[in-house]
Amino acid sequence: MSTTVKAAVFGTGSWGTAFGMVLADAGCEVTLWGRRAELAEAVNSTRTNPDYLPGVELPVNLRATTDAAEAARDADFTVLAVPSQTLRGNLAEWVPVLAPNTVLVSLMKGVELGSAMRMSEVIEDVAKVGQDRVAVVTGPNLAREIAARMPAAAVVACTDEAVAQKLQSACHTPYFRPYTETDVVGCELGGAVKNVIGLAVGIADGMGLGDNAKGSLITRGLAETARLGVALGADPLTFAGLAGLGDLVATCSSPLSRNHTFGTNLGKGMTLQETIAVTKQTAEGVKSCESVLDLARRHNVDMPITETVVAIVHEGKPPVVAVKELMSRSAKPERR
Ligand SMILES: NC(=O)c1ccc[n+]([C@@H]2O[C@H](COP(=O)([O-])OP(=O)(O)OC[C@H]3O[C@@H](n4cnc5c(N)ncnc54)[C@H](O)[C@@H]3O)[C@@H](O)[C@H]2O)c1
Ligand SMILES: O=P(O)(O)OC[C@H](O)CO
Repeated sequence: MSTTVKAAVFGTGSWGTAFGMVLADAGCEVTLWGRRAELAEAVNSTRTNPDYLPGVELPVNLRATTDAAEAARDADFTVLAVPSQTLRGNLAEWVPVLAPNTVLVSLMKGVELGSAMRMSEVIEDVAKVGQDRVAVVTGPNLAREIAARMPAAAVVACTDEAVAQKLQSACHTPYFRPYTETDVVGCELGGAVKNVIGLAVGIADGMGLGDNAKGSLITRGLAETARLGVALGADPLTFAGLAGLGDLVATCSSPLSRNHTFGTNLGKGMTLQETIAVTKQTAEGVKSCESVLDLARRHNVDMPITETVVAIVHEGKPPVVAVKELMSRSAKPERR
């Protein structure tokens, strides 16, 4: 009987492809599902993903298909790597073909608009599975760096630690070091809110506000993330880890981050429409800033930076005015 771990990855964008490569490098047999036949064909014939990771050679034990049933067949892990706002619709189509005991793995860093649900909650809702069948991979993982096999650590989170350990060993390579975690709520919020703070830092960078502003936004951004997390039952220490501080620092300091770049363009004076037009990939914070704020309001949590990002991105507030307002909030102790 074969002991090779099988993984299906739904989504052939930058992170789906790069994480598929990680799984394949760790010894799994990987099938990527993508919507477009020409991209699946290119992956199989050239061993590259020319649209999302040009120049990166993909392992031979990774192949692509447009057939969801073929990708899902016998998969120990079914990895979901589509935009957060399309997950519900996409997964509903895939549920009938999922392998019976497969573990569903979320790579997404977002919160659903309307329901304010985290991605693992959407998965449980749509696939009708328990928490022990849903895992999350998160942390400072810029896809292009991982695809270049540059060293990175990550968190694999599941309420069932044994499941997290199985996934940990399925994706552990010399360049990708996953740690296990059982605080799924904290890990998911860390990933979703860092995109919003990444937008804020990008806006400040675009405006030329300097490194003190950046340090202040990162730290106060983490404080409001932890506040929301605690209100939702997360362990505050999770936000000091890879899923919190680690990812926030990578996102807020890298030109590879789509959220940071999106914010920088806005801060330089581009309009929202101009910024959207030059953004080729998913910048989750643009939509999730609204759902994160919605979640915060449902739990009476104050998130002034998130509120400011929503005002700039969706309500047309000029960044200069927003900065003045943020700086003139009433004085308070740091830890309250
Ligand atoms: N890129 C990264 O560095 C990175 C790292 C960690 C986590 N993430 C998270 O992973 C998730 C996916 O991001 P990505 O970077 O792969 O995005 P991407 O924009 O590179 O790719 C998105 C993929 O989803 C597909 N897609 C888009 N709309 C779809 C729809 N309606 N139905 C089905 N498929 C659709 C696209 O064709 C593409 O294959 C996001 O939540 C992101 O925050 C990304
Ligand atoms: O490019 P971004 O802004 O979506 O960030 C990518 C990853 O989430 C960084 O860990």
